[in-house]
Amino acid sequence: MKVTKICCIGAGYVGGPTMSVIAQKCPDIKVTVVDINQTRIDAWNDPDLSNLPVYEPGLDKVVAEARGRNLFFSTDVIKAIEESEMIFISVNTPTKTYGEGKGMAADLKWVELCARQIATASKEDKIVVEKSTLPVRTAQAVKDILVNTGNGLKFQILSNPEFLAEGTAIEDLESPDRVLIGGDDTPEGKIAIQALVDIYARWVPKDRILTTNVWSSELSKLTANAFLAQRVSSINALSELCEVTGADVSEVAKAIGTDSRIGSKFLKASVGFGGSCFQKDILNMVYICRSYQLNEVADYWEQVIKMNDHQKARFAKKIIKSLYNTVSGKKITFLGWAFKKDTNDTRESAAIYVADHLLSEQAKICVYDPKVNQEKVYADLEYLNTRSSDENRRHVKVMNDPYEACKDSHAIAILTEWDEFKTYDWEKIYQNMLKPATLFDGRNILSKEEMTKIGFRFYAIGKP
Ligand SMILES: NC(=O)C1=CN([C@@H]2O[C@H](COP(=O)(O)OP(=O)(O)OC[C@H]3O[C@@H](n4cnc5c(N)ncnc54)[C@H](O)[C@@H]3O)[C@@H](O)[C@H]2O)C=CC1
Ligand SMILES: O=C(O)[C@H]1O[C@H](OP(=O)(O)OP(=O)(O)OC[C@H]2O[C@@H](n3ccc(=O)[nH]c3=O)[C@H](O)[C@@H]2O)[C@H](O)[C@@H](O)[C@@H]1O
Repeated sequence: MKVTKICCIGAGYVGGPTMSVIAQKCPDIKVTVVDINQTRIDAWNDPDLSNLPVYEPGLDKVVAEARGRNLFFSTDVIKAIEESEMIFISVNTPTKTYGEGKGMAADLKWVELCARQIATASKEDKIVVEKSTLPVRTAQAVKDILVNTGNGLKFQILSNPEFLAEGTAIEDLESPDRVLIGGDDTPEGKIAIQALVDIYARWVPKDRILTTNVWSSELSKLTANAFLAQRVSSINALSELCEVTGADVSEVAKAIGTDSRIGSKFLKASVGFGGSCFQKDILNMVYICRSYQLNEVADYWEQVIKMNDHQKARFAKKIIKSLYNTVSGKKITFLGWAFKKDTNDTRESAAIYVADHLLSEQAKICVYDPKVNQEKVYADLEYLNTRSSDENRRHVKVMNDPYEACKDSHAIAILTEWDEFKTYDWEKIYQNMLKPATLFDGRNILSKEEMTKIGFRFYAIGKP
């Protein structure tokens, strides 16, 4: 079966870049990305590519090549479903904030809505592809809705989780370690799997396209994120031990990472992992384990999250302790607000939690991030609901110039590892700060030797 028209519901951090790359690689396939958020769609259609709603290195070039040719962004969900043979669901699946499973389970209301929209709008058989990260066995629910509310049509459900990391999305999509496709082991299921394999095979080597049953595919996505996050929590746990023993966490990471069985990636100690997925997916896995009464398994994975919360709190406490046990009224500058470099995404960023902790101690915070705007910073703090919006706005300032942001501050904290921070004139920054001037490097990107030579009091994660 050759697919010529596909659509994707959800034009976010996954739907946008993923479909842009598919459209770029398959000029003969019409790709329509739809979303209910008009502002987001307008931004995807903005002639000025610096206004795309997602910042990803290289994304502008891909969009420039395919948009208007075979890549379209629209809010007409029904029309896109109607005319496509294959429909990707790439909507948000955040942690539930209400009811049963609050704070743990994935909220599937947007996925369910998609399934209902597909059922209503379809006039022919369709292949439905789960691109969103979903709890294992969600495909069953999607199928149930489609079969029971559809017009007697046949739907094949595939699971095709996305493994891209933000900041490197285009690289990851162009050259993935693997593409995973789960489907039914029936003749119709095999045809659907093959149709999707054929799309990826245009640019991904065949041996990197793995096919499995639907449940293995759904569970592998949660597992991959759990393993990655576990490595970060493991090295962060060791960073605290390094600080009290005189060991250096970067040296330890290198020493263990050169063992090919351990590997060198994802061993960077930090102020804590953030992002929209690690925490949400592990919590979801913990919830699933508990629902099967696998309490020991649930506890084991939950510890990854507890360690991460501890690491963020530990960093905030270190700042307070070093500033003579009080930050009340003191200006502390945050360099970086995004959850990692090369993205404008701030979801679950460690910076939000460190700021919240310091604000509760009456600090004044000044933020500079190359890609995050003022309203996003305020929205992130408001979402926590710790204090009024007015109070957040009074005590937090967001600046567009890093040197201005650092001026007259008692301390600087690096929360994101943006490359530009490494090339700043640190001598100049030091001169304009209150003394003693303290620098808290939450990403281990600066040299202690150089910074202390300038005059800074310097603290890094997991360093003696
Ligand atoms: N952000 C990431 O790096 C990765 C995310 N994922 C998963 O991909 C999924 C999507 O994540 P993001 O793209 O980050 O989320 P996002 O929040 O950036 O985008 C989701 C979009 O779906 C739209 N939407 C929701 N319901 C809709 C409906 N019924 N019809 C039309 N549009 C609708 C929203 O308006 C939003 O723009 C999640 O399940 C996530 O876990 C997977 C791999 C990587
Ligand atoms: O499902 C998802 O959403 C995605 O989640 C992660 O991608 P992402 O969250 O975009 O970014 P990562 O590079 O994994 O970083 C996550 C967090 O861990 C932190 N981290 C990462 C690596 C490390 O060594 N140390 C460390 O503190 C980062 O700074 C960041 O805050 C996974 O890497 C992707 O494979 C997956 O598709």
